[in-house]
Amino acid sequence: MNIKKQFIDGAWVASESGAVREIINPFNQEVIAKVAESDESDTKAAIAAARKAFDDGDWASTPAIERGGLVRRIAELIERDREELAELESIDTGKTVEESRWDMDDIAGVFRYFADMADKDGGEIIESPIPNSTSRVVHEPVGVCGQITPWNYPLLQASWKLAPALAAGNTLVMKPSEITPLTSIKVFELMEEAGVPAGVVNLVLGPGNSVGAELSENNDVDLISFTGGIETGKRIMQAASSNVKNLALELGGKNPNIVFADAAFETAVDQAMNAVFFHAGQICSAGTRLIVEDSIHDNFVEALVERVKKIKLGNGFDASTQMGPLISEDHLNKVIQYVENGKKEGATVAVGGDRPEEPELQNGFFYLPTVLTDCTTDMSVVQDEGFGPVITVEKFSTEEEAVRLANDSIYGLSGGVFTNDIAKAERCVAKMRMGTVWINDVNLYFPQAPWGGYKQSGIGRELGKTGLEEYQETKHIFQNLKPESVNWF
Ligand SMILES: NC(=O)c1ccc[n+]([C@@H]2O[C@H](COP(=O)([O-])OP(=O)(O)OC[C@H]3O[C@@H](n4cnc5c(N)ncnc54)[C@H](O)[C@@H]3O)[C@@H](O)[C@H]2O)c1
Ligand SMILES: C[N+](C)(C)CC=O
Repeated sequence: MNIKKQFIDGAWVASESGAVREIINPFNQEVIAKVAESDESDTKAAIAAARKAFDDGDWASTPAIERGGLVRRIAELIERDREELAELESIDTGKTVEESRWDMDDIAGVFRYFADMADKDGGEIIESPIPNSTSRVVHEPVGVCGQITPWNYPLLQASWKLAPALAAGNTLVMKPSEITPLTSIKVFELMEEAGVPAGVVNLVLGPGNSVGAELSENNDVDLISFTGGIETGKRIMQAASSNVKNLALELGGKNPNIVFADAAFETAVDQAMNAVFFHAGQICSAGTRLIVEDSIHDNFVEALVERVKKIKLGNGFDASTQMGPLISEDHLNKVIQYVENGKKEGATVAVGGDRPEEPELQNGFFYLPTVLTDCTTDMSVVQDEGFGPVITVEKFSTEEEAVRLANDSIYGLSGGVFTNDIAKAERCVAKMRMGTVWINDVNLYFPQAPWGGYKQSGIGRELGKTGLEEYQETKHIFQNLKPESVNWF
């Protein structure tokens, strides 16, 4: 098996230590790849390459239309290799290939969106209050960007960082999750093929506590953009204070989904499932907190449980599979413990709550799709991000109570409201403290709309025009058109 390498200063290189990591298929625990394991010294080399490319290279001053053209070329190459990328993502994460194909289409769309945006910003003229002067604002690249991504949507989360950083003229060092690096490696091959200049994009492959920590602390990095868990986000925020880096954090969520009695019943049941069970619930915006009006609660739970029982678990490469495994044994154990805690606190397992019994699933990190009822806001299963295929169900009796429950969280990433009363939906949305709220839908995101969290779900917004602005500094340029001495001193 070839060992996949890091990409530093335009070359594929082994790690300085020679260390190698095995990458595991979560469906059957087979070794699917071996990759170089970077450490701090590799990371420093990658940062130095990005620094040199930014300070001494031409990338930042390349006309924006050319940078956009190159980002568009990357989109075309992703579209060309869509199937290979989708299969790599599925074998690495366990998600169904069909889900990975959607991801690849989204990802190409993200590169196209930022390619189109690259040359649309001509700055801004300010009406100067000073006579005989001009005042204008221009946007410039931030500099060297450190980018750290999680394992659940490896290439999608990478694309939200790579495309705007390049379009805005930055150089970068990316560190994907050490357990799911395969599609990131492939996309760096595509960026090389597209002709991105040496040193502009660099890839290091290794664990968070060495490689990620170096990226977050190193004083030659100007911006750190992180997607991952809240505790890691806090550590990165502290490390980034070393040189007051620009900081973008996309953290976790514990996302409420309010269902009113007047909602379209079957649609709301169907969407409650879509909210959670894609990628076995390993989605930051999964609607894992169902909040149902008490008059329909029992019927709703009954209908939900009947459908959840039918979800087909299996290999993401089988067309009949609806839900794959969790990412790792470690994560499976966390989900098991999370449900056990809920049971101890008084939650009732309406369906699931265990590992599946089928012999063909025993080598994978599978957990049954699970519905927990009799839940209340004070329970850890309602407050903590379980990041598994588990829905908790709470009841409410008034609109005010529904919103109060939904907001009772340290998180504020996303939420949903199901009702046929649009005025009621809008009243709820206005009070829900979340970065994205869906009315009669779940889990939708697209390149044109900003994405990010209120409260402890993060800082900043990816995607949309804010996604580009995160990678830009703002400069005010004032010009005196009639310079003359002031003679104050
Ligand atoms: N808000 C969003 O858009 C979004 C999207 C996807 C995932 N997430 C969140 O990501 C989490 C799941 O991903 P995960 O388990 O990979 O998260 P994680 O925080 O464990 O790891 C994320 C990345 O951070 C690195 N890392 C770990 N310790 C580090 C350190 N001390 N310094 C620097 N980097 C370090 C990891 O190696 C990995 O690359 C969930 O909480 C999920 O909600 C959020
Ligand atoms: C942001 N999203 C929904 C694509 C992935 C979250 O884990």
